[in-house]
Amino acid sequence: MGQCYGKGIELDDDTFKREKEKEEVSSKASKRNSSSYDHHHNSSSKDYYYSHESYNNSNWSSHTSPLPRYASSTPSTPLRLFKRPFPPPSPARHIQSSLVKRHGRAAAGAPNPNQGGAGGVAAGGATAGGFIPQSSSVELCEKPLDKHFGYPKNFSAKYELGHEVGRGHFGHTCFARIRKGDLKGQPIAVKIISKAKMTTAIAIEDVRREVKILRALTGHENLVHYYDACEDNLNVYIVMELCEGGELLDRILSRGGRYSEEDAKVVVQQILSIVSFCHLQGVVHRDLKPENFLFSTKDEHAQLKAIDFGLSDFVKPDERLNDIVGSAYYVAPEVLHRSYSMEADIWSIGVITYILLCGSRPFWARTESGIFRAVLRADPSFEELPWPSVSTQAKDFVKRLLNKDLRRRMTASQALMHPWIGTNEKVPLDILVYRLVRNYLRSSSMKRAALKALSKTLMEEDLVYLRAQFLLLEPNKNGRVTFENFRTALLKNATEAMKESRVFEILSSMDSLSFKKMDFPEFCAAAISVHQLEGTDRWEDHVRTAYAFFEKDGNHVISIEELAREMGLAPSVPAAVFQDWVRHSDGRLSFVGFSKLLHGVTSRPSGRRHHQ
Ligand SMILES: Nc1ncnc2c1ncn2[C@@H]1O[C@H](COP(=O)(O)OP(=O)(O)OP(=O)(O)O)[C@@H](O)[C@H]1O
Ligand SMILES: [Ca+2]
Repeated sequence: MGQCYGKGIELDDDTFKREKEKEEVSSKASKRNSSSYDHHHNSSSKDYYYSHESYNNSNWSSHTSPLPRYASSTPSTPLRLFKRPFPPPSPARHIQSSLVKRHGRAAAGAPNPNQGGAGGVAAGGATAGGFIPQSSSVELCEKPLDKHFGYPKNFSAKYELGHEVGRGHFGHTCFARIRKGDLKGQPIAVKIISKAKMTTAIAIEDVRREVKILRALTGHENLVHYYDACEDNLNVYIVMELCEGGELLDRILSRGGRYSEEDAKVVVQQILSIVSFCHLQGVVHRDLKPENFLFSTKDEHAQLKAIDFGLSDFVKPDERLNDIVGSAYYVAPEVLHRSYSMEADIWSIGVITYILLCGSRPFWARTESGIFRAVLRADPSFEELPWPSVSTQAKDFVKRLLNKDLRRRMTASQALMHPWIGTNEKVPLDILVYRLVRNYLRSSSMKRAALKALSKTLMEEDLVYLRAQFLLLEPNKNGRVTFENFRTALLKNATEAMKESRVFEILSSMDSLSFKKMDFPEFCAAAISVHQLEGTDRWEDHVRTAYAFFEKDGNHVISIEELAREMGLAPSVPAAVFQDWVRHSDGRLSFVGFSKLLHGVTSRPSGRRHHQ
């Protein structure tokens, strides 16, 4: 868990290190000590306890509730200048003692046959006595674990190990040199993960996945370069580029707790660049924090590199993850509600940016449950010093990342185009565009007409992003794109990771585009994000103007059955529900109905990993 100390703190190095170590323990314990048998289908023990604590202590939401129950007034987190160096308590209680506490010794010791498979805790299944960690049966039965990774075993022959350069809870990283070949003598870093600490199947799977993701994504300039993975009886060795410039956290501290806006921009742009790349590949990092970004050299302007993909995962199109992992200060609200995807990383970038700009954490409390409460219902303060002297654009940027509604949050590609960052570099392809275009192609002609009307109201600042995305699809000389353009653009960016995250599946429901061509105005209608637009204060104007366009081109008499279908409601829904949605005078869609049509009336999904 990231501990940042802002301006006003005078901590000697030792105090800082001690506090940081404590936090690392709390964060890591939540990671490889977890004991779920199947990471993808079950909740791990750490996730379970982490979340269980948060809900029980905060006492205002339940596991089964998919949506946050926001308090009527949204209190603001007081700005904290990290004067209090102690970290929140660890989320990782030992599973056995917790089980004993909740279910008695016999229950804790006995494997529960009903807990196996995909239908356990993660299915949102509260048992009468509370939640039983899915993994309990797995950890408690003594099944031998297969700790063979299939990596080469000649680590010592290839590399000469040197001093330690960093330490995490389950591994440490050492300086090393390549012994042979063209690169003989080249300094490298080796992350050494002890097999003794891999006490569960999920812990082993975590390491396997960390290597797989690093290997697949390597090549991006803001990602630590992966070279090799080896193993012996004792350890797994991840061989990678040596980053000599230290952690971003240390640089923040050495600058007195915060960055100037100009310098912060340079850092945030690099973070967004690697994260947008990961997201396009279908990889979610899940542990973005200043400790997990290193500078390649000690130089002031050195490149920033993302490290530590130990909590990362592949996410299939439309899949929601449910395990609660990460670091308390950086965790997104929807993670605490166990239904999240890439947007959770964006929230963490919002927290990092907030810290960079003001030197304080946006969500602060002395206890972990207090932090979670703040994340779920407090609005970060932008009133206290130094915020009054921070530019409006910077504040707008942070607010658009720290939006509690994940659908209103910017994507990494969008954030790179936000005027505060104003990147001149090539904009990355945004997977959100694919999702929205696919949804558009699946929707009814009435919904499409509504989206077309709305897209006519877009302003230049919205169009800049859409134009950039359209250009990435390389339209033909008549300015149109087909299915093939979408496919080729994805292929151009494909890495091995896309196989695992099945990114190409998103194309399968776009095949109606094989027979038609889409011009830029239609692309805008398809790729417009209603929810994001709704998050702006100009939404009312947009929707009113759009309704006027819709009246001219798309409004027609609609039956209740048709309306129910349009809104995705069951035919059994009482007609009274639709009363205001249809204009009594002529049976056409009313303004209210039009807004509902744009917005959709279906609620967000809940519970475990599942498809939307
Ligand atoms: N490529 C590298 N070059 C230099 N130092 C590194 C490198 N990779 C990791 N380190 C150092 O080792 C520390 C631990 O690495 P990493 O975060 O990957 O391990 P971890 O066990 O997963 O840690 P954590 O408990 O923080 O999640 C880093 O914070 C950093 O200081
Ligand atoms: Ca780390």
